[in-house]
Amino acid sequence: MTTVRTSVPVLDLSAARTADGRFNPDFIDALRDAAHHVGFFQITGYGARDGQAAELLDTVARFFRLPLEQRLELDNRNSAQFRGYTRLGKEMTQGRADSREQIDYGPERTAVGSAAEGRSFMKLQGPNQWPESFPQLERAAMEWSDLMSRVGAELLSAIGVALGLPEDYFDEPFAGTPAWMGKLVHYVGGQVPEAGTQGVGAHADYGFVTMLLQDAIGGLEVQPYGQDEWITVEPIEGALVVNLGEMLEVATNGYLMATIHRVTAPPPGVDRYSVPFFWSPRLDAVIDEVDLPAELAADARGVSDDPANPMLSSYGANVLKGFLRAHPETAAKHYPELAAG
Ligand SMILES: O=C(O)CCC(=O)C(=O)O
Ligand SMILES: [Fe+2]
Repeated sequence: MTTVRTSVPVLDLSAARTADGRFNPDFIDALRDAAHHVGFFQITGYGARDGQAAELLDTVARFFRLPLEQRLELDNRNSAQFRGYTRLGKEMTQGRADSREQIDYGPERTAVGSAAEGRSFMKLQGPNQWPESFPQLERAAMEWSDLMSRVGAELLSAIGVALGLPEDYFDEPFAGTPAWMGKLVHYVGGQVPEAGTQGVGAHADYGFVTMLLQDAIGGLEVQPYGQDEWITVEPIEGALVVNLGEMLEVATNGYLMATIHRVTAPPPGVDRYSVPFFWSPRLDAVIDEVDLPAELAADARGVSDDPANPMLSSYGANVLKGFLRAHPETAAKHYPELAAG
């Protein structure tokens, strides 16, 4: 018998370790409960500098008020890495337009010229597109990604311990060139008729751990595994919403699930800003199944077998599959061999 969960737990990351540097068992138990039963939690105490979260959201809002021609200088259709600006209503989820515009960004690296057969995902490595006339955006976003990379690594260490594994168990797939992804997102109400009330459609995230900063508007809802009821993720100023991605579902055979979530668009005339960060391993990482302790393995629920969304243990293949579906125009231009169908 499972109990219906009606709220998303809040954890204080500054209490994750005791004075001797080890993880606090109470924190680990609370984390395991939230991660297994809800797949979502919020964290406070994650080490942001005073005012950092509010400044980032403000900088993002200012960027989206620049004239469209300036935003379009960063058009993601010019990027084989799907980096840069996506116009309002041009991203698709569940085959439907989302009511949002956004910037996608990642680690600043040199593009690989060509990729070996079956490894097209290596082309996701490359440069970002940032507005030269508004340098605050790059500065704030990259400072945020430094912080989020540290928080992501700490959360994944704690998740490892909660699974009965050594603290450094998940380090290897991230070593060298972790392919984290950041987004700067602006939701609008009433401007994308074909989206209806879809801010972003129901989906799971591709990587290991997602950390999301949201403003005070709200609209994010999650559906824990096995329950019909959706839960609202109440905005808490400065807190991060954390959820687990498909790589953890694959690694734990569904003891942890990539929990489904969606955003309802704000009402007409209302803007919502959010900054999701996906802590993700190297593009060439292949995630093996973990040897779970027997009492956890007994509660593993298997990996979702949605034929429309096969979950791949190769991180690069999994994330490329998602980008191709979400950005059909960019896909057709840069990955014509994969985009059909
Ligand atoms: O903006 C949000 O609240 C959630 C965004 C999200 O789920 C995503 O971009 O993957
Ligand atoms: Fe998401």
